[in-house]
Amino acid sequence: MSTEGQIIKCKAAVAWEAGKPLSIEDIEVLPPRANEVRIQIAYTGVCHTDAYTLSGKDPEGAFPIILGHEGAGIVESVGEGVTNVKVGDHVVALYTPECKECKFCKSGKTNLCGKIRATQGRGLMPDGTSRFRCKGQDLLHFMGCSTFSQYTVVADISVVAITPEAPMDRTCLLGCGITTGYGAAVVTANVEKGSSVAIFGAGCVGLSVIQGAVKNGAGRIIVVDVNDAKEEWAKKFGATEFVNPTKIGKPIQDYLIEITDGGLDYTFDCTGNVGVMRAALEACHKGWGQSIIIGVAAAGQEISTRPFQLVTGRQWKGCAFGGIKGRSQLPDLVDDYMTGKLKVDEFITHRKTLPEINDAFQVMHSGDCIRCVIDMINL
Ligand SMILES: NC(=O)C1=CN([C@@H]2O[C@H](COP(=O)(O)OP(=O)(O)OC[C@H]3O[C@@H](n4cnc5c(N)ncnc54)[C@H](OP(=O)(O)O)[C@@H]3O)[C@@H](O)[C@H]2O)C=CC1
Ligand SMILES: N[C@@H](CCC(=O)N[C@@H](CSC=O)C(=O)NCC(=O)O)C(=O)O
Ligand SMILES: [Zn+2]
Ligand SMILES: [Zn+2]
Repeated sequence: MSTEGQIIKCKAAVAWEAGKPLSIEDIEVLPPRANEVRIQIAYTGVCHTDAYTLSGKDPEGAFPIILGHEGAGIVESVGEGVTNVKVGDHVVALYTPECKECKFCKSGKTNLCGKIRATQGRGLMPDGTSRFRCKGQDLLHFMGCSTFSQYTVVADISVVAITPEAPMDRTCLLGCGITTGYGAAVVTANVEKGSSVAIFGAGCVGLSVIQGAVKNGAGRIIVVDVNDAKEEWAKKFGATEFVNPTKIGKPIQDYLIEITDGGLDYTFDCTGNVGVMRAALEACHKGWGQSIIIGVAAAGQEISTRPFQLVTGRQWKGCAFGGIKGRSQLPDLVDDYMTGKLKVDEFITHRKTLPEINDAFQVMHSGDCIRCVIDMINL
């Protein structure tokens, strides 16, 4: 029986306030309005950015909210004017939308899209309202996705259809972590063949940077992580060297400059630690080294270095979603996964069901979790 046009009652993990566990609630999901899409979420990953916002450290974090932004599912219904997806399509939600008509989308210089960023940042749909209700109150949306609900509503520019052949319990991870790291190496830095790369932090994002660096033919790929257990992970993805910065007896940037005859061509911060960001910039080669910030730092944190570092030719950059344009480029990444050119399965270390979602947040901090995938349908 079709649920089109009706309010759907389903389960969702609700964050009622910062720093508290998520609560599994019965919620109501309103039908999609014009240029909106309602999706039955099948699987979602849990990203460190979900934990960051839940912790209360996100300046844009507001509550109560339905978190989650790494999800795949099936289109249940569409609002008036939606042409890019249809009922039954298998889709991935996009926290970086792509309208293809704003000045950002048309610039050819960025994957950021300006069309709905203001309302998205306030946890609302583009018309300034919410599609979620629970216990008589509205719940906020998160990053334009809210994938910790069995049903969600997103803007049509925040969703992309992918091949139905692809398993959604894997492709959900292309909604954030894997695409972010891979894109940072392949699109944002566009690492050149033979170049030297250092990656700080070997979680899902850092391992994905390795994967992008390998794809582009980098020479040395040095991974820096405080957790020795990450050496095996880094090597499995193609790192050529591993360094634990707590075991070298000197600042990591000095060590890296020594072992690379003056510094790296490219460095990537995948930790969100502003001290690490500084080290990553200062580990770059004079004259041309580029450092790409991917990690998300807490409210109030600032980066610093001697301006001389930039005067002498190092460049500090950053990217969201790796610089990847979701609607234009994500289907190709899914195809690369399907043809064995992009690793995805290898990132999944844990699986949980929606009622177990707080355990997923626990394991994420355990040091042995790369990604935990949540089954949103089979409870
Ligand atoms: N810009 C964007 O679009 C996106 C940004 N992010 C952000 O990227 C960051 C990484 O995400 P993710 O890979 O999931 O995170 P993880 O926590 O899985 O990975 C981070 C790794 O860095 C290690 N680490 C911590 N401190 C240091 C240090 N001082 N030096 C070297 N390594 C260190 C951690 O070790 P240990 O295990 O011991 O903690 C861990 O292995 C997060 O800040 C996340 O919010 C994520 C997705 C998209
Ligand atoms: N809301 C935070 C910033 C959080 C942030 O940087 N988010 C990234 C994606 S992280 C994904 O896991 C992002 O897309 N940034 C670009 C954007 O437009 O939000 C804050 O206010 O500091
Ligand atoms: Zn994320
Ligand atoms: Zn746009």
